[in-house]
Amino acid sequence: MLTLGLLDVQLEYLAEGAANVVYRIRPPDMGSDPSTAADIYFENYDYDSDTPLPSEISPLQLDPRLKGKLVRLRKHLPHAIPVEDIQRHFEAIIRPLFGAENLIESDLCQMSPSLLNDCNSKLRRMEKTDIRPAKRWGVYLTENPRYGCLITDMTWLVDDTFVSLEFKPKWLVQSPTAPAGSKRCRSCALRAMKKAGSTNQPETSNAGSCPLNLMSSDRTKIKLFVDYVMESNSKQASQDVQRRLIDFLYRNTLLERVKRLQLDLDPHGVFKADLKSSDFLAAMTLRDCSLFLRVPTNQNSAIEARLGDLDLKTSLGKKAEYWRNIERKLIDEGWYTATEQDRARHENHCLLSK
Ligand SMILES: O=P(O)(O)O[C@@H]1[C@@H](OP(=O)(O)O)[C@H](OP(=O)(O)O)[C@H](O)[C@H](OP(=O)(O)O)[C@H]1OP(=O)(O)O
Ligand SMILES: Nc1ncnc2c1ncn2[C@@H]1O[C@H](COP(=O)(O)OP(=O)(O)OP(=O)(O)O)[C@@H](O)[C@H]1O
Repeated sequence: MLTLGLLDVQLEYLAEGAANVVYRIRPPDMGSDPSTAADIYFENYDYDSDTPLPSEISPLQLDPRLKGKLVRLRKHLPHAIPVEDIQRHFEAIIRPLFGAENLIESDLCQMSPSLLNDCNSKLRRMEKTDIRPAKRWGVYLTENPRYGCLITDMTWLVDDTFVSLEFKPKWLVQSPTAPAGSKRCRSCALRAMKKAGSTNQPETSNAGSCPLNLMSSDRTKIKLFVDYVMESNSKQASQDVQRRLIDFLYRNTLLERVKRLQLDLDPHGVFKADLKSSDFLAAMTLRDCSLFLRVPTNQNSAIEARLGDLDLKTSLGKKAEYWRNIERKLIDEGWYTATEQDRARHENHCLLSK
C-alpha cells in the first residue's frame, strides 16, 4: 500500500460532499515552506561547487502509481464508517456487480499524520476566505485511522477535447412503497418536499431533472435530462457533443443495470426491509451514487462512463429512522401524489405527471 506524506505529494482541494473531501495530487512544493523536502534532504550535506542549492532542484517526480488518480479522504462524522470497511465492501460487494470500465476504481493508501494535519489546517483556512462551501464548514478530515483512497480521476485533461460531467442518477425506479397512481417519483417527491421546507430558495429551472427521464425510450425525455445536467454542471457543449451524449444514454446499459439492482436489492421498501441487511444497504448505496462522464469532442473517440461514490451505507445513528420517516412523510403529506398542501407553489416536472 502506498504511503503519502508531505515529502511525496501536495494535495490540492478539488471538491467535497457530505462525507468526503477529494484532492488533486501534485508534486511536493519544495520552495514555499522551510520544512519541505529539499531542505530536509540537504541540511546534512556538505555543499561543494557542484552541489545544486535546494532552490535549484526541480520538484520530485510523482510515483507513477499516482498518475490519473485523486485522493479521497473521509470526514470525521459521528457513525461514519471507517474507510477500510468501505473499501472492503466496495471490493466484495460492489466491484463484482459492474465491469471495470464502468467503475471509479478505488485503492487504499496510507496518509502521514502531518499530511492529514496540513489538509485540515487548509480546510480551516478556506473557511476564513470563503473558498469552502459554507454548508460544509466545521467538519474536517478524520485523522485516525490514517487511510485514504486513491480513485480514478475523471477530470484529467479536461480541456477543449473533453466535456466532463457528473450527476447522481438517484432512484431510477419508483419507491416500492409509493402510493399507486403517484404523480412524483421518489427523487422528485423528496426534492419537492425539501424545496418547500427551505425558505426563499430561488426557483431554479429543473424541467428535466426527473431521473426517470434517463430510463425513457423517448430521446426527447433524455435530452431534457441532458439539458438539466449541462446546466447544473455549468457546462456548455456543442450540439454534436449533446447529440452523442443523448445517443449514449439512450443505448447504454449501465443505468439499466443500476435500476435493476435498486429494484432487486430492495423489492419491498423501507417499511418491510431489514435495514441492516447487506442487500438493502447496497440498494441505498446505488440510490446515492454518482455517474461521471467524459465526452470527447472528437466524434471518433468513445464516451467514458464510470460510477463513483459507491460507499457502504449504515443504518446506525438514526439513519434507519431517517429513511423510514422520509418515506412516511412523502406518503402522508401528499408529495408522491402531488396533493401536498399549498401545491400551487410547486411545479411538478416529474415524468410520472406527464
Ligand atoms: O436522502 P437523499 O436521497 O436526499 O440523499 C442524501 C444526499 O442528498 P441529495 O438528495 O443527493 O442531495 C446527501 O448528499 P448531499 O449532502 O446533498 O451532498 C448524502 O449523499 C446523503 O448520504 P450520506 O448521509 O452522506 O450517507 C444522502 O442520504 P441517503 O442516500 O443516505 O438517503
Ligand atoms: N473520481 C472523481 N473524478 C473527478 N471528480 C470527483 C471524483 N470523485 C469525486 N469527485 C468530485 O468530488 C465531489 C465529492 O466527492 P464524493 O461524491 O465522493 O463525496 P461524498 O462526500 O461521498 O458525497 P455525498 O455528499 O454524495 O455523500 C464530487 O461531487 C465531484 O465533484
